[in-house]
Amino acid sequence: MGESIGIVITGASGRMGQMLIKTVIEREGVTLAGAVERPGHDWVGKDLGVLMGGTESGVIVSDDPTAAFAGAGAVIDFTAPAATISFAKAAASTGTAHIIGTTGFTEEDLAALKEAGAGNVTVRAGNMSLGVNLLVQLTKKVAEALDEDYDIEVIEAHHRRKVDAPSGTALMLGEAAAEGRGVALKDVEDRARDGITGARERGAIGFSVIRGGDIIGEHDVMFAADGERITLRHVASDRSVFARGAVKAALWAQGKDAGAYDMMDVLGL
Ligand SMILES: NC(=O)C1=CN([C@@H]2O[C@H](COP(=O)(O)OP(=O)(O)OC[C@H]3O[C@@H](n4cnc5c(N)ncnc54)[C@H](OP(=O)(O)O)[C@@H]3O)[C@@H](O)[C@H]2O)C=CC1
Ligand SMILES: O=C(O)C1=N[C@H](C(=O)O)C[C@H](O)C1
Repeated sequence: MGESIGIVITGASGRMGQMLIKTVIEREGVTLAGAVERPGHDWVGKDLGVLMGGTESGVIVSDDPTAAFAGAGAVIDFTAPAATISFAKAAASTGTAHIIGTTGFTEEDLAALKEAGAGNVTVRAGNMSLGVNLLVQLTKKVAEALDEDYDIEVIEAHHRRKVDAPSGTALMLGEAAAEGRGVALKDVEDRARDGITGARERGAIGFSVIRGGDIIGEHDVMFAADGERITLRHVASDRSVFARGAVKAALWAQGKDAGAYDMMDVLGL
């Protein structure tokens, strides 16, 4: 049997943090090597097993990322942009692969993230599920096949607590549609419509955002023409799909050359 890979989870108390901890504990070939929360957080200094309603696990939640990452094979990070940039620096200093699910980065954040993670193995994706990454490829293919008679609209729905919009997934889908069309998303995106907007611009890629209740994540890409409409859809009904993808990425990252990778690399799509 091969060696088990130690994994550290940041944002351990979060929706994804807790799902990732469960996934790592249940999955063969990986071991929960640590958990991180911010200084002053209620969970710091306590046993993770007890915090999650079980028995003692021996994993104590830390507020020191560098100490927690040292010796681990990977850190899986679904937190917030500023936190992820600082975790990138810590992970690069300990040579721990950094698996990033965080969304909501600005262009400036992405430049800072690249600098912070230089020399390390990083895998970043706005959505780590197999289904969404397939949808991204399908979106690119359909956009390639259709001309601008087909208006492209990306529609996403998430729970009421999500803080960034459009979702990271919606932006991946928009990028794929733009790539299929041979244009840059920033030149054609239409993110907010309100008031007398004027008629839709030919070639625009529109985004619509729904926030409500406990919706885990739903994404549609609509290609709407006169007389017909095609809709590609993904519905996540359980956060475990994201967590399983992240653990797959952590395993894939072991022994890879330093570089910035994404889930297409991991899944071979
Ligand atoms: N790529 C993918 O497949 C997916 C990505 N996501 C993304 O993952 C991120 C987290 O989502 P979710 O779990 O729902 O969010 P939550 O708000 O439930 O969890 C975020 C966690 O990160 C912690 N955190 C935030 N800022 C810091 C900081 N500066 N230092 C240390 N910890 C920090 C929070 O701690 P505190 O409570 O103290 O703020 C919290 O524990 C979002 O960006 C979301 O879009 C979500 C699902 C799938
Ligand atoms: O915040 C979430 O919950 C999710 N965020 C990711 C995104 O922004 O696309 C992925 C998933 O849809 C859930």
